[in-house]
Amino acid sequence: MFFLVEIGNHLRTISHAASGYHKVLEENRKLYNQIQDLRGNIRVYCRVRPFLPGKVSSSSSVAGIEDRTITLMTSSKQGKDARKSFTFNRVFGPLATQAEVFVDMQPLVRSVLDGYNVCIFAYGQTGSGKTFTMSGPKILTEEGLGVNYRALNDLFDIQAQRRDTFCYEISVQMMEIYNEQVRDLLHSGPNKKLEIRNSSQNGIAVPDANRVPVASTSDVVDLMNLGQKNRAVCSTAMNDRSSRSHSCVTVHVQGRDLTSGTVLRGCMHLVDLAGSERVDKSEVVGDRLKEAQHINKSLAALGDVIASLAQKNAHVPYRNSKLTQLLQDSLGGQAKTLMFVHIAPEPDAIGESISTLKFADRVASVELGAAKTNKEGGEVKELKEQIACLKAALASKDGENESIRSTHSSPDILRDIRISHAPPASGHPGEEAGCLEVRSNGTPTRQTKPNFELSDMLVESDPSSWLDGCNGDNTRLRSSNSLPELGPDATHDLALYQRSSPDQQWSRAGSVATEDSDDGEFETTCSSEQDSVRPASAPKASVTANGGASVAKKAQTKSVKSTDIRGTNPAKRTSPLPKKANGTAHIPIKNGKQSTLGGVDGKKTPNGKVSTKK
Ligand SMILES: Nc1ncnc2c1ncn2[C@@H]1O[C@H](COP(=O)(O)OP(=O)(O)OP(=O)(O)O)[C@@H](O)[C@H]1O
Repeated sequence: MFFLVEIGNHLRTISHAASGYHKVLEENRKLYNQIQDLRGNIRVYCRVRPFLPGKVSSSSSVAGIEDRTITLMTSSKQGKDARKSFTFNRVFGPLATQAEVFVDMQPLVRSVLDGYNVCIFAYGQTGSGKTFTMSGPKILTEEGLGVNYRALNDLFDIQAQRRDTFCYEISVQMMEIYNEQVRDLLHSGPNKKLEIRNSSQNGIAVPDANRVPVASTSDVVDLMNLGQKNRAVCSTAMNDRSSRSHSCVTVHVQGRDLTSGTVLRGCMHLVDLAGSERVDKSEVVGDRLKEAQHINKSLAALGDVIASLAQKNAHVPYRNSKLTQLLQDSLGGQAKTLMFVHIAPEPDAIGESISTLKFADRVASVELGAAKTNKEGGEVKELKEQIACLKAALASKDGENESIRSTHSSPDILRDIRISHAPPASGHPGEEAGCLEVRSNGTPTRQTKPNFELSDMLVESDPSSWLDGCNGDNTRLRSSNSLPELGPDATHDLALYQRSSPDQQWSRAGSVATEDSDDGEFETTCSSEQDSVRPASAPKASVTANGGASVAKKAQTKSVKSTDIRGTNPAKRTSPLPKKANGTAHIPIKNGKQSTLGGVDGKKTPNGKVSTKK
């Protein structure tokens, strides 16, 4: 009896020590992650897939997994050389559940609500479990839900918890890069080729991809289903549901602090990369071979970018592939970035697994610098909105006057208002709007001072209009709106415009970015997030050689034309999703052309593999 009590006490002590040990491990990992965050390292998580049903083998290439270390075993080598260990932020074994995997990255995901840009990307050879981690298994169950669903659900939960202090708007884009072309996965009807643009406000973005407001889990499930349906997938010898493209779910979050008015803008890329593969092993030919070559080439470009960043090179070759262009902000910017590397346990995958882990090791050494929030004080946000609205209205007015001038010869009735970006003489916020240059009788006279004070106009602004849109009303992304017509008294009309509905605050006028250009403030400030609804026909703002923004001739757009900017054509705005009772989850659809495929020669992949044309 005494003996049993002794054993019982002993076991209790051991279990206590074990739980203490796990606590210490947990603490250590948290501290390690904090240090990494401070240094801005890309976090690297590793996940080992279990053997597939029916293919269970007695030997695995994975010899051991500890909290942060994975050891691979090469059966063809002997002794010390046979074992290779790699250490990352976290290593998940084959038994790790989707929930366990997500919990670890939850704080990172949540930081998007605090205005950080976040990027999570899944990397690994084909069939190693990338899509499983990001989306889930083919037949989805609640336990099987991948990072994409869990991340969005988590954001909704926090959104609800913070309802009294923050007003959030969450919207989603889904794209894929297939054969070096960016395609919208949330389209209905023919797909079109999209451009990756660089805007000073949104960073790297694909403004023409449909952007759908989401408010609930069911919205997300509907969207993901649509996206998955549209994704390029095929069966290869290595995976019966192999992704032939890189897919990217981009979550845009905008939050307004209801007390201070501060606006936070975060963006999260959830990227499921196409699998790196040896073309001989995957037995692909024809179009499939071409796809594999594109995949390998873009992964090689990713490897080159990582190598440049790791070596802190002055030039980083982001432009070598669409993938690296899309991820530019996350890899080289101020984002929080996490790479999920996937390992297949089959002994014949050891070569790819070692290359994958070596690549991951290099990624882990990249220091991006501490992430920064995209925060805008309430006043700054309002001023920016006012400035952009004024510019838009002036552009519209300018267009009207141009047409009047062309039909009337009397100089007395001409009053041409132009915007110029003279450097501000003082820190007065009104000067941020640029000086107003008034030309009477067609003679240009430059004014060094604005001819009306911005603060006068701000009086008319109605901040509640922004909040209106936060009360669960996501209609502005889908409803059709036009800028008000400007009457003879432009100032009066501007005031009216400022008091207009929230929908109008989302409208965007007088701007179109040229490809690869930095959109600058002029393009992005009038409304919060209108890029997604801007058609190519929107009027252009050009920046003059001296840095002053002038309204290009093409922008002789009457305010009526601004309606186009919102895409009023009902055919272009049909929602592929069933209309919800609460009015959420509608897609402003735009039609486009079917993208075409193009071939390129193979290239070395980051795994060191070479794809060649057969
Ligand atoms: N952790 C896991 N637990 C159970 N099954 C898994 C796990 N990871 C992957 N699988 C299964 O392995 C198979 C291949 O996974 P998946 O399609 O996610 O690979 P992939 O890396 O995305 O491949 P590809 O690059 O070809 O698209 C699928 O049947 C998937 O359900």
